[in-house]
Amino acid sequence: MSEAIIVQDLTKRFRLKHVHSLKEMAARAVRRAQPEVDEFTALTDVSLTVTEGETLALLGFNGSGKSTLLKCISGVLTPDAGQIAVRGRIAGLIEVGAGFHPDLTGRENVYLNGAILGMSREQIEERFDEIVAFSEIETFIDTEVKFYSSGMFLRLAFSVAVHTDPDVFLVDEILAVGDEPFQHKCLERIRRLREEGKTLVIVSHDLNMVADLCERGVLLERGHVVADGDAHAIVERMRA
Ligand SMILES: Nc1ncnc2c1ncn2[C@@H]1O[C@H](COP(=O)(O)OP(=O)(O)OP(=O)(O)O)[C@@H](O)[C@H]1O
Repeated sequence: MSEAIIVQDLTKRFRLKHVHSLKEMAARAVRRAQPEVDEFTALTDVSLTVTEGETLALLGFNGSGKSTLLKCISGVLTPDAGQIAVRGRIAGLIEVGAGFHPDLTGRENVYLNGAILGMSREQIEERFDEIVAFSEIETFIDTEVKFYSSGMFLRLAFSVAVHTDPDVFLVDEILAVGDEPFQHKCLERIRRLREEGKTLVIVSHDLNMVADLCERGVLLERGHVVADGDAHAIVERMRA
């Protein structure tokens, strides 16, 4: 089996700004003080190889760096150090609907988002009905998405992403947002992608769900990989 994702010595830092009152700002200006900016290291020397067809759960408590790692893999964030290589077509449900334009209709956004995710116009046309049917928002497909509920938005975004026929599918906590019937439908779709041999990386706090869905788990603690192995074992460790 060849590698689908290689992450090598990845470090990601964020600049934390500090907001001051007007009085403090004036005093700082008089003192010609430099603006106060702290750096926060969200990921430190993270290395990880995911083989083709593997299902991986990124686990860890709040703020451990899971989403940051997923965003680096998807290319939404640029690392400060280290390397990332991804083989194949990647589809991410990370900042869901980030590629959606609020003033465009659902239909227009399917075309826009499909194109952003690498589909040709013909491919989108061919799959359009299926995308809309999966999302179950047929009645509102010609309504501007700014009038969609958050669940409707999510349904359409998920539907476009899974119909792009990805090789690597990155999912961040999306399943917590939709209603139960839609969650079941998404899980079914994700299981199908797994059976088709796609590579999946999933971030979720639903430990039962990820242990059921993923074979492997990687545990992050304060931006460090502290465990890597069988998903059930990692989940047990988190619960201990
Ligand atoms: N754009 C940003 N600017 C500053 N700090 C950030 C930024 N994005 C993330 N962080 C910080 O990086 C750390 C890791 O965040 P991240 O969202 O990756 O954690 P997570 O493991 O996904 O958490 P959760 O389970 O709460 O979703 C957090 O302390 C967060 O505050």
